[in-house]
Amino acid sequence: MVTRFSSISTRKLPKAPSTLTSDKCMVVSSDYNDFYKTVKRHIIKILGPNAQKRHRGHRDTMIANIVKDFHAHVKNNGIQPVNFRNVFQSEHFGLAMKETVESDVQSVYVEELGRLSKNEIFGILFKDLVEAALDVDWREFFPCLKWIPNKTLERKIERLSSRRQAVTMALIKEQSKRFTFEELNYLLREGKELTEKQIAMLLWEVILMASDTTMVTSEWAVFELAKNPKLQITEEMLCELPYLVAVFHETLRKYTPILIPFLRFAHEDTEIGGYYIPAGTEIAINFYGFNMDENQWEKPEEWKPDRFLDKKYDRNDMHKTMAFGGGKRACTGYQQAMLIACTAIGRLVQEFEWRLEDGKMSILLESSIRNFIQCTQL
Ligand code: HEM
Repeated sequence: MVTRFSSISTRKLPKAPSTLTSDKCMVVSSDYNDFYKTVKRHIIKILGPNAQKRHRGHRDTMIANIVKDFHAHVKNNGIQPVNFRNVFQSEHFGLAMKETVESDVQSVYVEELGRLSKNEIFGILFKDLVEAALDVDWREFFPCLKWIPNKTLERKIERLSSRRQAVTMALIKEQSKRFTFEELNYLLREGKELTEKQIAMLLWEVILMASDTTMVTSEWAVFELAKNPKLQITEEMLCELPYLVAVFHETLRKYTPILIPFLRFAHEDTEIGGYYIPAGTEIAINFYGFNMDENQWEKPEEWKPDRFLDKKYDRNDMHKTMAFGGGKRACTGYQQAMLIACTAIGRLVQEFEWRLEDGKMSILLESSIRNFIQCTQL
């Protein structure tokens, strides 16, 4: 993924980009040159099917810990609403660390910053950067004024970026001394064509993507299930994997965890959906708009997993949400996200009954959902 912070991007920004929202934008390619092929090969090594097999134990531990925490919550607080994020966040971040630097690191010494706790590492590698990515840069509303510097924002991003780099490098340094970790050693050995900074960026990207997306999806799925108890999966349905998978895809359709539109770059003059796109244009893909479009989906505002089970849809329609992007640069963590979210949702509805607090049936802001989901032990 190319983000504001990505130093591995080779994308050239056009002088005057215009922004277009279209479901057909995927035909305009994202950059996929030799450099990206190399990077993708390494990412697949870290996240692909073989790596997923190796990390099975880590995922099982994570789900077991999450379920244990919910049981403790019910025991100690009865039907008081549960804060999903408190339970999920640290576990997801721990898994991301295990996948990239082998262990759920509790602290690290960084020359520039001193010894940092796990919480501080999380802040620097994830929280601060996500918040900054959502900062509004006024120049984005006036592309023709993009040449005017926005020093405050640029300085902030540079500072966050160098903290991120220092922490990732320190983690690599500390962990590579101690372990014969397959993924990290593989990268240091085989990734000779990459600089140290690029390896750090690659590992950070995995940490960033693994820390939040799947958690947000599971959280929204349980929210919808709590809102519609009739749709809650019963034990008999657990073996009906298609339903669980449909819950996953329907949640992604309605609540994509990726809030920043992805960019594509037109290398040649082209035409998409009746629009002329000159070479050099950068195009933002707005999945949310597409997934809430009545021409694409029947009653798009309704959360209806059944829409993916209906005979009129075929299996591939699930990918119509474009939640994981598409093409050569599509999400490499797709398999992991699906394994974790489906297992977590399955276990959570098998062991608990979920309800929303009385009178709190409609929500607008994501930040409020975790304050009124109640669970009771089955
Ligand atoms: C529900 C969960 C997730 C969603 C919705 C999601 C979505 C996406 C999207 C939309 C992209 C950009 C694709 C494009 O540009 O066409 C992407 C890229 C990526 N994702 Fe995910 N993702 C999820 C989970 C994960 C997880 C758990 C990981 C890692 C463990 C991960 C790792 C990556 C990586 C490394 C890329 C960059 C791929 C590249 O540039 O070639 N993702 N993801």
